[in-house]
Amino acid sequence: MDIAAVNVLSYEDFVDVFGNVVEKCPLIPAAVWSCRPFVSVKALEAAINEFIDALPESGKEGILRCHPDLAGRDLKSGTLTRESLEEQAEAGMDALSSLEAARMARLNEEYKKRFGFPFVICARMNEKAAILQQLSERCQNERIVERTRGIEEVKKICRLRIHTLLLSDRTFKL
Ligand SMILES: NC(=O)N[C@H]1NC(=O)NC1=O
Repeated sequence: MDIAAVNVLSYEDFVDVFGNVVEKCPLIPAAVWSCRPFVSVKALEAAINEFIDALPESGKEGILRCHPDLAGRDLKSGTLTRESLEEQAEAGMDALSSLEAARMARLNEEYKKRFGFPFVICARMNEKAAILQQLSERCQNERIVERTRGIEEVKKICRLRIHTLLLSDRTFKL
């Protein structure tokens, strides 16, 4: 699917296709649909990023809170979204040793306790060891630094999801 095809989607189809480019936040593509026509895929990404940037800090934290923990409860219970499952598997989050899993769980809890939102990182751009290291380091940051950093990661995840969708067969069926 190219940008010309994206531009002619009804809002129902647009939300159907792009509804989870920001994890569990279909409101974002639903809002951004009204910015059509997009001159390019980059322009679609920019519209999403601008919408996110315009949110109050509570809204940005809300976006972070819609993200499942890495190697967390949803992975164990099989309730991750398709996108998140693929990303977590790609980073090896479904194949942690018991030691790594215990460390990840402890650090995830420490992070959430300190900031009130979960640790978010673009799993497809990081390997297991880098994720654990960043989680440990980022626990030491100030809250405002982490809110900004988490949102930067959300935008990276979003960009990769859009690119995956536009290359996949799924979107051709519409
Ligand atoms: N917590 C967190 O970073 N979650 C995610 N990261 C990612 O790439 N996919 C996710 O679901």
